[in-house]
Amino acid sequence: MPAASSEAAVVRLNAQERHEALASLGGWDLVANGQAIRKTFTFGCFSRAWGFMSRVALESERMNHHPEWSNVWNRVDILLTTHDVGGLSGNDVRLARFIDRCALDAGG
Ligand SMILES: C[C@H](O)[C@H](O)[C@H]1CNC2=NC(N)=NC(=O)C2=N1
Repeated sequence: MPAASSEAAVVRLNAQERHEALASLGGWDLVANGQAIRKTFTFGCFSRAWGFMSRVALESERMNHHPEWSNVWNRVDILLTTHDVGGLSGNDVRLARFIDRCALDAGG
């Protein structure tokens, strides 16, 4: 009897699911022909931006789902997509929600 996989299959969201996901998130833009979402965060200083990125990085490792991001001083630009399915998945939505909570905590 094969061991039950604890990893739920990652599936690509369809157009309706993408629309509903975007509506449930705040301030994220659908980009790359609907295959990614992106948002820019601005903080009071570099150290707040770095602290935010550290929290997100740890959660990304825990989820095994990683952002494409860049940081310039107090600004962090984040793009989320699921490379394994070539589009958006529930992992992107879950990570976006976590990111928004961290930004709120950090005053971003
Ligand atoms: C091998 C490793 O589990 C996979 O490459 C994971 C890592 N992190 C990931 N991050 C993102 N954004 N998309 C993925 O498909 C993905 N896959």
